[in-house]
Amino acid sequence: MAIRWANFEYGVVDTTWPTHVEEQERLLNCTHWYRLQAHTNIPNYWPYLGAFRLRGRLEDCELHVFRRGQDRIFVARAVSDNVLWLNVTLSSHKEALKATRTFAMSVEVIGSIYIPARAVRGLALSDRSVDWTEIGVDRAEKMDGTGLRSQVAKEAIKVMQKYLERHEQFQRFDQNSGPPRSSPEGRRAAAQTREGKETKHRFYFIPLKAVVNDRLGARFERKLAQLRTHVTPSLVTPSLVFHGAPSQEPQAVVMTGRNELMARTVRRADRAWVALAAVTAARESCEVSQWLQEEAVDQGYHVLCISEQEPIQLYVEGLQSQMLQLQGGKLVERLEEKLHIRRHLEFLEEGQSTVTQWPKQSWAVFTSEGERWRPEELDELVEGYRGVALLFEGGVWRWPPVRPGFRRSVLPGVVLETVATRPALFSLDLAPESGTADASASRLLRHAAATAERRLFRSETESQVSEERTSDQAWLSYGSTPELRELKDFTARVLRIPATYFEEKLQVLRYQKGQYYDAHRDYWDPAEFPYEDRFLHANSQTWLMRHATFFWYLQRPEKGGETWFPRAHGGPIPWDEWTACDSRGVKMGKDRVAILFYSLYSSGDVDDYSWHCGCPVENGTKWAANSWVWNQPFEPPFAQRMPPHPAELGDAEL
Ligand SMILES: O=C(O)CCC(=O)C(=O)O
Ligand SMILES: [Fe+2]
Repeated sequence: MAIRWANFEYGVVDTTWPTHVEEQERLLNCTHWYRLQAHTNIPNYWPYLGAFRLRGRLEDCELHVFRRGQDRIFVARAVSDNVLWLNVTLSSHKEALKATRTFAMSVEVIGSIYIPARAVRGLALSDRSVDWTEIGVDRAEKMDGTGLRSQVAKEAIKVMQKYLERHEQFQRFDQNSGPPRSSPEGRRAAAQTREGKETKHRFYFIPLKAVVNDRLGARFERKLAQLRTHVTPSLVTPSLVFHGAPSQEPQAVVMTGRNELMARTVRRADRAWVALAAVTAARESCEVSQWLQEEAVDQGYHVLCISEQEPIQLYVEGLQSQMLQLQGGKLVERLEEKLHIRRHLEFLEEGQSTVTQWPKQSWAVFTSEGERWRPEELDELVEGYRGVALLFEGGVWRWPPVRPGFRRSVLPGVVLETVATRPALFSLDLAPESGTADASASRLLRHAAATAERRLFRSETESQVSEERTSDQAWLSYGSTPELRELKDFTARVLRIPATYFEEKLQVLRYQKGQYYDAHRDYWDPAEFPYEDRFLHANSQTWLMRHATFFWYLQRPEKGGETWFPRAHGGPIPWDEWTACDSRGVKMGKDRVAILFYSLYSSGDVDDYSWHCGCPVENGTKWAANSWVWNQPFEPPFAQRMPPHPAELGDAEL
């Protein structure tokens, strides 16, 4: 959907509600009369601008801004058929988003961005080298409509480049004076500063996607990519924001849509600053299809669509057929009620009727970009989010397998391809044409094999040499070399699980002719090991288990040595045929450099379909390595137990 920027004027008339009755009536009788109400009772307000596209036509209504007490009510006239500029002065980002939502009930907001205008002004004032008024209105007016758009574009690009080059400066500025502490951003920023972590910016700017020529286009693509590493990527869309100029009027405003570039004139600058935002065609609703499951192959996995159209949609178990609308009340409570999220996992002891119960860490919601939200933060964060979110009852990210053959690009040049949905089994595809991912993976893997070779010893299972597993192995601490650190970081990024969840060592395996590893699972089945301590995290006192295995093939043998998943696609356990490596299920390790499979479902329960075996090597030597990832971090912050349910509290008191 391309946005049409029609001619428009921009301006905010800072007036009061008209006193003439006729005037009021005229406004109220406008065929489309939209109202945005915002509260600005926090003195340290945080001004935002928003851009909206309207669904209907706004006719005959003037642009008005008026005030009543502490509230500011904005009535805006569409400046074209379908574009409306709205200048909103609000107390916080959250307020701005809330207001947008209210507004969105009557108009279709196809995208909006919020620029902390105070920061923009600060930048402009503190950074003289950026000439904010580089494009003067005279030139712009002359150029506009006279076929000289590319000239304007070039000018705009110059300004943008300078602006983006000073992105770092912008960040520093933001960190010093940042959002008000009273705002969610402010609190978060303050907390992060306390932890000594980099501030994550919730606001963002969108660089010009140059369309003048390919060279400049590519340059802006790079800037865009850079920008995405600084802010939550979903917030950056390849459109444009521009152009701010303090206390200068009139000014030129240059905008691009996806493939067009235009110059416009701003007639009246608002107050001391102006920052304008352009919107691109935005998602009209969520793109859920790549997150849904075709069959109920996972447990404790749910998909949320948070869109402008209330209410939030919940796809229970990630199934299209189980879509519910969440209406009213606190989202946390609505989710817990609809999903009956368990606070314990239960297992039957082998050969007994005794059930063991394990307290579970809290569930969590993740944005489709992998940002983790705890239930306590949910209601607040949802306000500022549009798009798909995933709820994992076990509190850890798990790539939904969708269907066999499904390919998902998880990092540039890195694709996870679904091999089976039961168990969730993927192969890693590094695009050779991307060069870097492929080359660096081979370099890292060669390093791992060479380092391991000097430290090999006979593999053990449960700390004992056994005939179940006849390979040699070495444990390599990820911290011991830069390459291993890099390998761990890469794996963490692919899995979207923090590096603190990784077993601290990489296990490198060498299988020579005849060596194998019987079919097994990478988790410890509580039914087999019914002693408690090892399944409880020492700090969080909740269920601790291996969550995923990322298995690297460092060197393939000439024959044999595949990894066999006998139960893939739902088959039975191959009792007493632990190394059969026959046509049941699937065999991996023949081509790709790595595989990923999950030992736990999204609920935290163990997945008994994840049985696998290192097939006997028939010829040559096989080198491989396990990156094991747990369901909880080994370093703080540790996972949390959910706040007790009122019913549980009741029981405890009895
Ligand atoms: O060698 C293989 O292919 C599988 C090894 C394995 O499953 C393990 O080390 O846990
Ligand atoms: Fe294994």
